[in-house]
Amino acid sequence: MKTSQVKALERIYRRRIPASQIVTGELARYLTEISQEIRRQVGLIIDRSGAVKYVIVGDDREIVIPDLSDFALGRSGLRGLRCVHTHLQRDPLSTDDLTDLALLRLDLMVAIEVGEQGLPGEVHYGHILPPNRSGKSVEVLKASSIYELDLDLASFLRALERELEMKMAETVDLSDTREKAILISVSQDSRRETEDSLDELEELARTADVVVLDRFVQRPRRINPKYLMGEGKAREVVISALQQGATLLIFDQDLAPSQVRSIAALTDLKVIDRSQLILDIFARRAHTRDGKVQVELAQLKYILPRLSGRGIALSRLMGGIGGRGPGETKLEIDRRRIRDRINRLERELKSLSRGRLQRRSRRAKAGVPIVSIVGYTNAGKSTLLNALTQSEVLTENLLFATLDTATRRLRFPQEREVIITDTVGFIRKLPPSLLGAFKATLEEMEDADLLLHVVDASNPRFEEQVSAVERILLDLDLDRIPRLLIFNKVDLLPADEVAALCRRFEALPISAMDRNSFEPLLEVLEKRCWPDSQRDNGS
Ligand SMILES: Nc1nc2c(ncn2[C@@H]2O[C@H](COP(=O)(O)OP(=O)(O)OP(=O)(O)O)[C@@H](O)[C@H]2O)c(=O)[nH]1
Ligand SMILES: [Mg+2]
Repeated sequence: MKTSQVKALERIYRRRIPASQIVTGELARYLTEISQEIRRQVGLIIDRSGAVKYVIVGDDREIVIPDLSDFALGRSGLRGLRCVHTHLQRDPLSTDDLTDLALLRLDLMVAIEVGEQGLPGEVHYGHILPPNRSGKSVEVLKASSIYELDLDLASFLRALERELEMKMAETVDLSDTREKAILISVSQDSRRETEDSLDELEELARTADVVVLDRFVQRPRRINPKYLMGEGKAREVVISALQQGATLLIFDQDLAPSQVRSIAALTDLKVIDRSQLILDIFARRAHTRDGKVQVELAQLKYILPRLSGRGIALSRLMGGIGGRGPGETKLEIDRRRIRDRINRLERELKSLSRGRLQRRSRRAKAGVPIVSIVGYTNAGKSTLLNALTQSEVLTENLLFATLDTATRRLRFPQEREVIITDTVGFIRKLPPSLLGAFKATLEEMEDADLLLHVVDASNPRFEEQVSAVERILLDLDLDRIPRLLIFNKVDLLPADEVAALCRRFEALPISAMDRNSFEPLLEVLEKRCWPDSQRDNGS
């Protein structure tokens, strides 16, 4: 381009378009003339006040819109920016134009044809549609020339925003500031497994205080390594998510760092995966110093490999849900500082772990048997500990109510006692980094003389949960410790079913809510802990 042409383009930044017009006839002509001269598309990004934010020069077929994530979406989900650009041929809006419109949530996408002698010709313009039954995301219109374009932009946008907000209000509460998520699963597992896992992801989201708007399942024959799903599908999902007013995409599968980056490049929606969601829940729920250190460590280790170069805004990675990143870490943190912090936390963890070791060895010396309660999250482990030992460990109908080990004494007659510890719940696809991070907490289990594997027998998927727990015990090398299978929540099942289940799995039935159901369990506990002595039935 000649200097004079560059200058001519730069001068456009000084212009201001009246709020009622998409673009003035005069400016349109200015654009088409330059376009004609340089044989390239020219585009403008214009805000609601009529100020020109970007002047973009493309090639003869397309323009590339710069990153607009600094311009936040409004309440209606529009970005408050329109794109007006030239088309050298007599072409309607291209697929890319329409995808940009929908993905970037522009007010309008406008293409002005460069007509004869560089005069403005036909105008094609598209706008976003509210969610509708046809599934269409955009509407495209046309005028024979910019002078024929009879549209008061300000009132058109007001009406469009009103309609978008009204439609959105049917499904989401716009005053609700919680994150709104779309769940996505791309998997080659069976349909049933995929759905089960998504149900659990939905529970996790609920635990993290996230509203779930919708879910997408794709079961491709081949996994696309770049976006996990196919590129077209990825666009489609993002567009629909935006249309529904989502703020967050949660993948049920773990995303490789490069996948997070590719998907995040499509949209400024936050993108997280199952592990990150679990980490986030852990971060909110850890209360002890030990727990906090372990979670922050896991979060930092998760983030580190995802921090390659620029590209993806750190805030979006660190943010987790609702902007709660690990500890004090903020935007300006770089990789080196993260590494330093990891080292510091690891040292702290070691010293915390030494303290634990001392406590443990003291206990071991005292010769008191140790029983650890393990099991899937929400099985009722803490409720059982509380009921057995009359204590008040937090219980909740949420996943991962317990993160920190709680240790209590259970007294038996004849001045005998056992130490019972409650532990963090297990879950399938537990992120390996977390398992590692919780090793310190899980160490407690290594000393156990007996593991009480508590199962929520009322859960339709209890069998899978049992095997998930057993697999994790195996991974932790804890399968050598004797185990007792306890079927909990039997108050929710018919008695004959309970009897049959317990026979089949050689399990003991209890209801942690009902102390009267503990007799058989206590009897077995006593026998296992003191095999040599007779149970004292009196006093
Ligand atoms: N109906 C019924 N509900 C129970 C029983 N035991 C526990 N619950 C409920 O199950 C939910 C989970 O109980 P928790 O004791 O928090 O479960 P947990 O295994 O410690 O869970 P995490 O710490 O999250 O891994 C709570 O809402 C309890 O009230 C039972 O025997 N019967
Ligand atoms: Mg618990």
